[in-house]
Amino acid sequence: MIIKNVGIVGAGQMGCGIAHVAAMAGYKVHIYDLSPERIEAGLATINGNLARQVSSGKMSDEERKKALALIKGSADINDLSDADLVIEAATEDETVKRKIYGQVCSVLKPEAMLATNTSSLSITRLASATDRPERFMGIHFMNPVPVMKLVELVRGIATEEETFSAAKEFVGRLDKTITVAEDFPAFIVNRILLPMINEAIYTLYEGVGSVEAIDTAMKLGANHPMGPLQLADFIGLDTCLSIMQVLHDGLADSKYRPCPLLVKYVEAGWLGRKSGRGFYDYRGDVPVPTR
Ligand SMILES: CC(=O)CC(=O)SCCNC(=O)CCNC(=O)[C@H](O)C(C)(C)COP(=O)(O)OP(=O)(O)OC[C@H]1O[C@@H](n2cnc3c(N)ncnc32)[C@H](O)[C@@H]1OP(=O)(O)O
Ligand SMILES: NC(=O)C1=CN([C@@H]2O[C@H](COP(=O)(O)OP(=O)(O)OC[C@H]3O[C@@H](n4cnc5c(N)ncnc54)[C@H](OP(=O)(O)O)[C@@H]3O)[C@@H](O)[C@H]2O)C=CC1
Repeated sequence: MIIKNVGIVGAGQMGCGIAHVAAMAGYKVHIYDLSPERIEAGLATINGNLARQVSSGKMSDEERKKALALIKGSADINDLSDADLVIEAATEDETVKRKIYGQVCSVLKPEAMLATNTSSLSITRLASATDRPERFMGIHFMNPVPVMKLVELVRGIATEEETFSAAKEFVGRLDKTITVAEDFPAFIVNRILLPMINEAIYTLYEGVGSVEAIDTAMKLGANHPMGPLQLADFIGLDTCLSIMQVLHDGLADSKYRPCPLLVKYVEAGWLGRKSGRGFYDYRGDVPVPTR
C-alpha cells in the first residue's frame, strides 16, 4: 500500500500537529473539519509552530514554505476522496467518531486506509463502524506532535498485516519511534499517565495541596517537564475525563473513578488551555491558578 495523500479529520491541536509532521515528511495533507474558522486557526498554528522551528535552527525557511504548501484544508468532506490514508483526530467521543466514519467511508477510495488517533477507545469497536475494519487501526500520536517522539500503534481484531505494515512505514517516515499496544482501554501511555493526572486532581480536591504546590511538587520532586495539572490543561480536560471514563467503564475498577472536580471543570466548560481556563486561567499575560 503506497501512501502519498494523507487526510486528517479534526483541525484541533492533534489534527494540526499530525498535519505538520506529515507535511514535513513530504506527504500531501488535507485537513477536514466542520468549521472553516477552526481550519483557518489551525493552519495559522501550524505556520507559527513551523516558524518557531525555523527560528531555533531546526529547519530552513525554504523547508517551512515547502511544508506549508503541502497542507490544504476545507469543511467539505468530499475533499478527502484522494486520500490514501485518513487519520481521524476529532473529539474523544465515540458517537462523534462513529458518525464521522460513516461520512468518511462514503467518500474514501475502497483501497484507502482509515486510522484513529483516539486516546482510549476500543479500536475493534470503532472499526465496526467503518466499511473497512481490515484497513482500520489506531495510530496514536502524543501532544505536542512535532516534539514528542512516540507513536503507539494499535491493531483491532480485524486489522490486516498489510495495513499495519503501511502504518509502520508511514510513522517511520515521520521519524517517530513506535510502540505497539494491544487493544485495551487507553493502551499503554494513557493507562499509566491518566490515573496519575486523575490522582493529582484528587490531591487538589481533598485539599492536600494547591494547584501550584501540586505542579511544583511533581516538576521538582519527580522531574516531570510539566506539573500534572498543567499537563491536564494542555491535553484538554474534556479529553482527560473521556479517557478516565473509558478506563472506568472498560476495566470496571473503582480505582479509575474520574475525580468529581474534573467532572465539574468540564461541566463548567473549563477545558484547559484550548478554552482559556482550566486549572489555570490563561486569559491574562501569565497563567494564574484557579484554586
Ligand atoms: C492524551 C494522550 O492521548 C497522549 C498524550 O499526548 S499525553 C501528553 C504527552 N505530552 C507530554 O507529556 C508533554 C510534557 N511536556 C513537555 O514535554 C514539555 O513541557 C514541552 C515539550 C511541551 C515544552 O517544552 P519546554 O522546554 O517547556 O518548552 P519550550 O522550550 O518552549 O519548547 C521545547 C520545544 O518544543 C516546541 N513546542 C512546545 N510546545 C509546542 C506545541 N504546542 N506545538 C509544537 N511545538 C511545541 C518548541 O517550539 C520548542 O522547539 P524548539 O526546540 O525547536 O525551539
Ligand atoms: N489532546 C491530547 O493531548 C491528545 C489527544 N488525542 C486524541 O486526539 C483526538 C483529538 O484531540 P484534540 O486535538 O486534543 O481535540 P481538540 O478538541 O483540540 O480538536 C478536536 C477537533 O475535532 C473537531 N470535530 C468535532 N466533531 C467533528 C466532526 N464531526 N467532524 C470533523 N471535525 C470534528 C472539533 O471541532 P469543534 O471544536 O468545532 O467541535 C475540533 O476542531 C481525540 O481523539 C483525542 O483523544 C491523542 C493524543 C493526545
